[in-house]
Amino acid sequence: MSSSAALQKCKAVGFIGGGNMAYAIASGLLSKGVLQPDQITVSATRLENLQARWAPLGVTRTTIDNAEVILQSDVVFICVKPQMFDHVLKDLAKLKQTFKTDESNQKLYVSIMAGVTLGRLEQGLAMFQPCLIARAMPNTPMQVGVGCTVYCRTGSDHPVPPLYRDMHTMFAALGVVHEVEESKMNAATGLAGCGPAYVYEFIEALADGGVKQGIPRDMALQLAAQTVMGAAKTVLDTGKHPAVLKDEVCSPGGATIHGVHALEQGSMRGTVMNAVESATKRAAELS
Ligand SMILES: NC(=O)C1=CN([C@@H]2O[C@H](COP(=O)(O)OP(=O)(O)OC[C@H]3O[C@@H](n4cnc5c(N)ncnc54)[C@H](O)[C@@H]3O)[C@@H](O)[C@H]2O)C=CC1
Ligand SMILES: O=C(O)[C@@H]1CCC=N1
Repeated sequence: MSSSAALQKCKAVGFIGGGNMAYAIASGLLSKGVLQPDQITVSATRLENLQARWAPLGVTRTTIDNAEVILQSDVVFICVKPQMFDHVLKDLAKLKQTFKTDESNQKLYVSIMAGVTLGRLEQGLAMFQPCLIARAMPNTPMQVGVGCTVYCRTGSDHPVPPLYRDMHTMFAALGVVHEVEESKMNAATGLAGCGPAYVYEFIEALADGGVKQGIPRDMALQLAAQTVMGAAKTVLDTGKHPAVLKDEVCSPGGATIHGVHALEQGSMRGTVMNAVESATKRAAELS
């Protein structure tokens, strides 16, 4: 049975802003079989770029008209930069006179814009009420099915409306997903939303270190990426604390502890914590 059967109410999904993160979500959902290409409508500012990127996925409903995305979709992911949200709303204002909805056919709007609060979303999307609104923070590894998403939503209806459950199903198909209080969203952004960039930097640096010691570039990159993936999988699969696993690698007087000492001298852990803190603060500013 295709996993798309698990979607209860959502027949069509739209992406306003068909850039990197929209592509990561859509390509992940398509490769998992949760969605089919003809269920997707996507918009951006330049049609040619949009078509060039999305046609290879089989997605042909591409447009520069954001209103079309709304009209075609049950679930609308808002995937523009936070600074572009006002432009999108101005664009959608033309729907004000004609858009009609009621409790029975309301849509779900899922913003993935860093920092933009549920309050701001409710205010901006007032013309589409009654509607469901969620604020989510996914990350790009969703494109390979190993992502993280945290989200919060408006209302606390029981049972949970089917479109929220469909959203949860979509995110869960692409990795781990947690519903959280809105107060945790910026921190989750600083950790998991931005985190892949920190890890890519680490992988690049690990590979550079190997190249400096004479390992060919391709092999160094493969060894670095596989080492990070293997270490991450070991943490997740064994449930052991990373410090315990680190101790298992460090032979007394051996090579690893010399490397660990060099990392400590470079304040590696403090630097990573500072990165999460800086990104969290910046996410809050973006609201
Ligand atoms: N890139 C990432 O790792 C993550 C990004 N996000 C959030 O996702 C959102 C998008 O980020 P990216 O995909 O990285 O950016 P991006 O720059 O790759 O994509 C943005 C897209 O929006 C389109 N766009 C700009 N103005 C528009 C308008 N008025 N109407 C319709 N489309 C418009 C652009 O043409 C572009 O395709 C941001 O709000 C960001 O905070 C969230 C989680 C992770
Ligand atoms: O850099 C940003 O603002 C976005 C949010 C999380 C990842 N990219």
